[in-house]
Amino acid sequence: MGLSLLAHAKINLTLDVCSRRPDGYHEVEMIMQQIQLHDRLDFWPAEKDISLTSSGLAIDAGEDNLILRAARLLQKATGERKGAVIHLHKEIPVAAGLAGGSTDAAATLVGLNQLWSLQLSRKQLMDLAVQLGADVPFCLAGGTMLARGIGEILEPLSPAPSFGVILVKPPFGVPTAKIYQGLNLDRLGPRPDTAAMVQALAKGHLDELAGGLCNVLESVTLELFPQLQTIKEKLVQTGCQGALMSGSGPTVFGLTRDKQRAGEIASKLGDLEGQVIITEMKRPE
Ligand SMILES: C[C@@](CO)(OP(=O)(O)O)[C@H](O)COP(=O)(O)OP(=O)(O)OC[C@H]1O[C@@H](n2ccc(N)nc2=O)[C@H](O)[C@@H]1O
Ligand SMILES: Nc1ncnc2c1ncn2[C@@H]1O[C@H](COP(=O)(O)OP(=O)(O)O)[C@@H](O)[C@H]1O
Repeated sequence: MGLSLLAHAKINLTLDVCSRRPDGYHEVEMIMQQIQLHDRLDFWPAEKDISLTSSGLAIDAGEDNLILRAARLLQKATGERKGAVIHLHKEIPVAAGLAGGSTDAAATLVGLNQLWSLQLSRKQLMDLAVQLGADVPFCLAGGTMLARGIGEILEPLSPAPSFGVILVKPPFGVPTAKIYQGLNLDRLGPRPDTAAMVQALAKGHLDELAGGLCNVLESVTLELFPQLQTIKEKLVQTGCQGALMSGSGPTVFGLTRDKQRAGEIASKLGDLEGQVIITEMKRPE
């Protein structure tokens, strides 16, 4: 018997960078929110080999794919010798700031833990997750979280109401490492008021949440790609309560009271360079 899992994308409602670590990573403080947009992963048992195929958006399904890296890591950590046939249906734009690869890696850890009856605990899966990438622990945990450390220290926050989200993904990707490297820690520009945003979430106030959106990585990515500023402005002019770049970019999102309103606004956006996706914040199951 096989199994199917949905792997959800994320947006960053705030992103603050506190310091640069000797290993090149950065200490961050960010509010992360899962959204409904998702990939789907199907798993079937196999004798020994692990194979990956894909459909939907184009993706390199070679050994560097985070799904195969997650599978190999799980094998190495447990000594498991069984194989698996894995199929990825890709809907989340790639290299977009939406954690598409990270969420696939997290779903692979969960899926193979089940398929291979490994019975690894949440904590054991979390320890493997951070070895695959800074965003993978959040993708494993899901929901609405305050993330610290390099992103692996997670604190659950009040779940956001199912506000509408319009994503605009320009027709290029952004390498996360390059954006962090470009950051001047002495001149970060506006910093998020994380505590105020935690309060806004607790109250479920869209206006307060939209007013507090802030991502210090915008200072790097928007400088490289000024068209992102134009997209942000267009989203607000057409009726979004607020707009921000997600993660290291280049996707920009706008917030609305619900998904229906997001659809109405999206139809007024007119000519925008990029793919427009209408979705909403994911509510807890
Ligand atoms: C910026 C964020 C915000 O959620 O998301 P994305 O834009 O990638 O979606 C994350 O911090 C990205 O997490 P993730 O994409 O998993 O990072 P990794 O693969 O572990 O790291 C890629 C590179 O980014 C840099 N990096 C990443 C995380 C971090 N806290 N500090 C860093 O300096 C490092 O140079 C690292 O080599
Ligand atoms: N399963 C996967 N889905 C998407 N990207 C992947 C995957 N595996 C590896 N990658 C690679 O990971 C990098 C980051 O992609 P992604 O996770 O989509 O973006 P981001 O880190 O900006 O959220 C890309 O260079 C992509 O080629």
